[in-house]
Amino acid sequence: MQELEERIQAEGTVKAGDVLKVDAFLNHQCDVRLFDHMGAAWAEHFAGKTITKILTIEASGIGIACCAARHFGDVPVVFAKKAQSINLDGDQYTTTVYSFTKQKEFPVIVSKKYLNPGDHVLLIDDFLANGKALRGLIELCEEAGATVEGIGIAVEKGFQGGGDQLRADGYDVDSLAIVESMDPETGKIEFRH
Ligand SMILES: O=P(O)(O)OC[C@H]1O[C@H](OP(=O)(O)OP(=O)(O)O)[C@H](O)[C@@H]1O
Ligand SMILES: O=c1[nH]c(=O)c2nc[nH]c2[nH]1
Repeated sequence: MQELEERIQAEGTVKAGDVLKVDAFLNHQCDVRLFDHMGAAWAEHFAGKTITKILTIEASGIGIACCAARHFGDVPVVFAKKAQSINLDGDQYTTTVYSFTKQKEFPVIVSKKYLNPGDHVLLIDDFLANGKALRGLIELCEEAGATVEGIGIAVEKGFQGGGDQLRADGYDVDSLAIVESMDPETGKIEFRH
């Protein structure tokens, strides 16, 4: 998606440790017009599929998933929580995921009320790196007996391999920008096309 690539080139910075910082528009300050355009792009890509629910993971996926839902007939958006809470009751699907930016394991929890065997799920997230977050969400869908229809990602770091492993496993992964390489010394960012 050209608009997203241009924003990454203009406003993104490359940090050591394979970190791309795009918090000016994607995952701290949020550009909702861009999010709306991203939702439209995923709706075009997944047009032939029946989607009954969007599933994401807190925190950064939530805003993007909500904007995307407007392009999928206002389907419900469920976000997996990364901490137990007195606000979480009843039976839950749970697993654990290693967080790339926080560098520790988190529980990943969805109430059984909000993920069902009949659901046809689109997974949405801001970043795809090693694929840990998505593998966790897929596991929750498998536990629930829900069908994963596809995966919509804003920024995939292709060189980390998580996306290609998911594609090899048969998942339809639509990443709107795939970073092929990035250099913290020069700041150069190259995209896969
Ligand atoms: O493919 P992976 O290696 O799993 O990396 C991608 C995940 O990393 C980030 O989550 P993180 O927990 O770092 O932070 P967040 O709270 O900003 O969503 C991002 O939002 C994805 O969920
Ligand atoms: O802001 C972010 N930059 C990244 O490079 C990254 N990788 C996973 N999650 C990420 N979030």
